[in-house]
Amino acid sequence: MPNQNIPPLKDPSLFKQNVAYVNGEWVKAKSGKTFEVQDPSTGKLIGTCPEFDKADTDNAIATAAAAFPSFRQTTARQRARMLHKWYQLMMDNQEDLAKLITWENGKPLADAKGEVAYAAGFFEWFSEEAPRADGDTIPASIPGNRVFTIKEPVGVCGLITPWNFPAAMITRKIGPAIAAGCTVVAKSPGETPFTSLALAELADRAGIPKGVVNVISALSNTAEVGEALTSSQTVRKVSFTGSTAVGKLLMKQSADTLKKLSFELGGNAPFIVFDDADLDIAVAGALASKFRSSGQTCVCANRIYIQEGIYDKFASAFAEKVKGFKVGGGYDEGVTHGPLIHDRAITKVDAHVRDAEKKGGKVIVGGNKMPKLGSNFFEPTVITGMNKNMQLASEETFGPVAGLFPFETEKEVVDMANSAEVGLAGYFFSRDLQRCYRVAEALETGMVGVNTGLISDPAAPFGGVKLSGFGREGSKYGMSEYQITKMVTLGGMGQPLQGSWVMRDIMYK
Ligand SMILES: NC(=O)c1ccc[n+]([C@@H]2O[C@H](COP(=O)([O-])OP(=O)(O)OC[C@H]3O[C@@H](n4cnc5c(N)ncnc54)[C@H](O)[C@@H]3O)[C@@H](O)[C@H]2O)c1
Ligand SMILES: O=CCCC(=O)O
Repeated sequence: MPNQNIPPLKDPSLFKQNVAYVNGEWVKAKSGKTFEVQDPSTGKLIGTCPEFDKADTDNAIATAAAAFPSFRQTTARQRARMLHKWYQLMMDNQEDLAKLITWENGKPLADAKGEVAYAAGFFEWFSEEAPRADGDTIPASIPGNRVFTIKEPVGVCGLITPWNFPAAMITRKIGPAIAAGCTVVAKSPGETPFTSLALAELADRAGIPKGVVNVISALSNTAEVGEALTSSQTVRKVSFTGSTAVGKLLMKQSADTLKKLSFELGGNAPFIVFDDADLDIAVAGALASKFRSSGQTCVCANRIYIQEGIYDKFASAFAEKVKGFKVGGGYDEGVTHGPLIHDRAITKVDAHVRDAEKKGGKVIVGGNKMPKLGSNFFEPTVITGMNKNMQLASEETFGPVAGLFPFETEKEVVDMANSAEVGLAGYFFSRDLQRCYRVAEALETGMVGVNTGLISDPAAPFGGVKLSGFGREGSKYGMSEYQITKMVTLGGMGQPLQGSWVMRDIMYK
């Protein structure tokens, strides 16, 4: 069992227990109910959080609605400064925030620090985007008219995020929402609520006005809170990151109020290495893409396709590196990979490995649970001889299992890559420039990494196609998810209209 006593925070007031953040105040659930949060490394209790229900959620929505009219009137420059201050506070408290992430999510402290910088990067990026919310001036087709557009905030937003990036998934939504002038109710993940609460404390210190950012929590009542957010007429936008199954449910629930929606859903990323790839770069890319956060990211390589001419060399170089990983508690020195989030994740990963073995796959590294470390640990695993009948070929594993599928031709591998119902990220490695263009264009995914396994960047548009959802986060596109493009037509600027008022006469004068 790892030694998992959280090193003391420099600023203990960042650890908020049994409270949520509504209207600039720390509040409990009206029912007084709470839920427990456990450290995934040890199973030990971290603390408790309020179990919000529909009434609590409605109250948070009303708070966000009350704050909206004045917040939308702030200037873009004022909002930019608030976001920049929040960014700076995150970086000033990087160490403490990272300790909280490691405690509740399990990822190694160095990775958690990286996540804080990535997460804060969304505030920095959108602080810079806020003042650039330009509209257009459009030449009118109707004589005497002038047409222009203005960007307005969509209104109150409901944000729902998962546990795998306790800081970055929430800042990637709150950043553009605030930049656009929206107010938000963010439902933190039940497994990792404490990082979100620390961010709320920093929002307070950054001077974000009361009611603009509300962070609520629920575990058993998650579906009830989700329904309150999606069915509310007041909430005009819902942004969700999580599984495709829950995304579909939230979309149905949002139908009656016709909300603006963004869905960042599940992935099953193809990772392709062609014979002409640089082997070292491909191996490094596969390690980064497959094993980041112990395989628990939506953009992790899931199906690793290796062309036959390079298969054996790739498999042995890759396996050697994986053998060098050190699994353990996230605070322990030298640990490269932490636990999975819970026992359901372990069960799924184990099932995928056993299924692959049964169908002819050969486990060349790992392959087993690690009960000596704790019930949520699984060995980083490499399997060769994968084929399309195995579960791992069609389901997202969300764990540290790398299955290597052989292939012969470019066409064959592109077809296999595109056979998935989802289309979030795809990766490939090649030194042939024409192939790089061809395959990047052929892959049915929202994002493509060419000769790299790391594509996440606040400056880059993140999002999927097919059952991976729609909408883009980060980048210059991220803010439009929280804006309305309002068109204004100003008439009477030229000669008065002559003749009949029939549309075709007006249009073609
Ligand atoms: N595309 C992305 O950016 C992205 C990022 C991270 C994770 N994911 C996906 O998320 C999945 C893993 O996370 P998970 O298993 O925790 O997903 P999940 O869908 O079960 O949960 C995600 C979040 O939704 C909440 N939730 C669950 N049911 C809900 C409901 N009925 N109403 C409202 N909220 C509800 C959970 O509390 C959690 O906060 C994977 O499929 C992964 O690919 C996608
Ligand atoms: O897990 C999904 C998000 C991963 C990322 O932003 O890199």
